[in-house]
Amino acid sequence: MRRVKSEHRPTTAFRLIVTGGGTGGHSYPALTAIRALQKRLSAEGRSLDVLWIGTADGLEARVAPAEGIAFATVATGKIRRSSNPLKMMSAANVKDMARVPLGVAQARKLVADFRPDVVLATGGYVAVPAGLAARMCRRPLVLHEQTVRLGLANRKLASSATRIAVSSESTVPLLPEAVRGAAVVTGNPVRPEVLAGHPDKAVAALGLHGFDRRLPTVYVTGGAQGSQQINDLVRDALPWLLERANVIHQCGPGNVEELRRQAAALPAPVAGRYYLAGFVGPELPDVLALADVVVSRSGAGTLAELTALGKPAVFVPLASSAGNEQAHNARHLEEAGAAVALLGEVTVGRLRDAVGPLLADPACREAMAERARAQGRPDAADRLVDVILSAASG
Ligand SMILES: CC(=O)N[C@H]1[C@@H](OP(=O)(O)OP(=O)(O)OC[C@H]2O[C@@H](n3ccc(=O)[nH]c3=O)[C@H](O)[C@@H]2O)O[C@H](CO)[C@@H](O)[C@@H]1O
Repeated sequence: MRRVKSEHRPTTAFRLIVTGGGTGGHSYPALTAIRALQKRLSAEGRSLDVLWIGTADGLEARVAPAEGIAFATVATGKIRRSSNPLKMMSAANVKDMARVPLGVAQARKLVADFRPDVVLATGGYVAVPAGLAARMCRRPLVLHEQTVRLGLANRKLASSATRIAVSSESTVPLLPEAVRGAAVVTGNPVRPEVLAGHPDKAVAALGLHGFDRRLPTVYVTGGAQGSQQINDLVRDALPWLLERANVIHQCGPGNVEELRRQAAALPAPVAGRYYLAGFVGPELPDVLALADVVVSRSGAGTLAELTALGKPAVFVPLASSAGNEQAHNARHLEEAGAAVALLGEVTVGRLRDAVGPLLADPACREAMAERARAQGRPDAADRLVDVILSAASG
């Protein structure tokens, strides 16, 4: 994807500002929407001119330039929420709040100069200044919400939005009545390559030659940063797990050294069945293709991917996620028979009880996979493109 320089810009170019990021959950739907919009426009003989407004330290700062997407940063204020008003007024919060007007002024200049047909905001702190700038410059603003309840940024922007694309029908009644008419259910876009992985490629790329392919493979993932809770559970369950399965464990970039030291104590015959990664990059689709069972946090992005693929999953939700959103996501899938949700205190025993039947019985895995697939929305990116184009045409 290339940003066309303004002096050579064809008159038919669609101009999009994307804003959002911080985590994969906000960045990847934005990226997927950009690619799907580009594909749609190109089929109509039009081109796309994109600018992504993000933060310098978010995932988007790597994702956008890697795709050749023009990228700009603005000052953001990360407000640390607390029920204690004194903590809300902490020095860090006060300093960050002071950055918000600066970010809005910077975003306003970017929006005014770029003159987008639409601004698409996918959540995260950075979406607030850019979304407010869209309103000030009277540009159509499309929000995309990945989770059932609106995130903080989208709540701030909802009253300024032309359309609010949501990932689930159950979000609509939760929206403030005044903005409900702007809601459209699209689903949460999944990167197409995630759906096109190949198990043998994972084996070749990661050198999984010690894996026993007669056994099922478990992919453990704690999200981009990894999860201490899941890492501890897996460390304790590992001898049991490796008797029954191969394990790919994505543990977070900061945790690799410690876990590698612990894994050094595994007995030789099973040690080859364990693969540790800080972050799974381009191999992710192939790792997912190889996985027979996934043990994971229940962030909205991961859920969208696992359901689009139809993967049996055991979820260990992040308890402190906004409004207990991850627990809600996991419970919703469990009710559909599409996953197991480990809510409350999770012990190694509970993890084994949840994973054991799936490892022991391929038919049990297949039944859960089928029900998971029924919850997936592989056409979410196309639906979001429809919303963007309709917002642009007024
Ligand atoms: C801690 C936090 O605030 N979490 C929120 C964040 O999730 P967060 O971004 O942490 O997690 P998600 O599950 O939404 O997305 C993670 C994305 O990163 C990818 N990935 C992950 C690990 C890895 O090694 N390689 C890789 O590519 C996953 O495949 C997925 O596409 O945004 C989500 C969507 O708004 C919310 O539902 C989560 O509650």
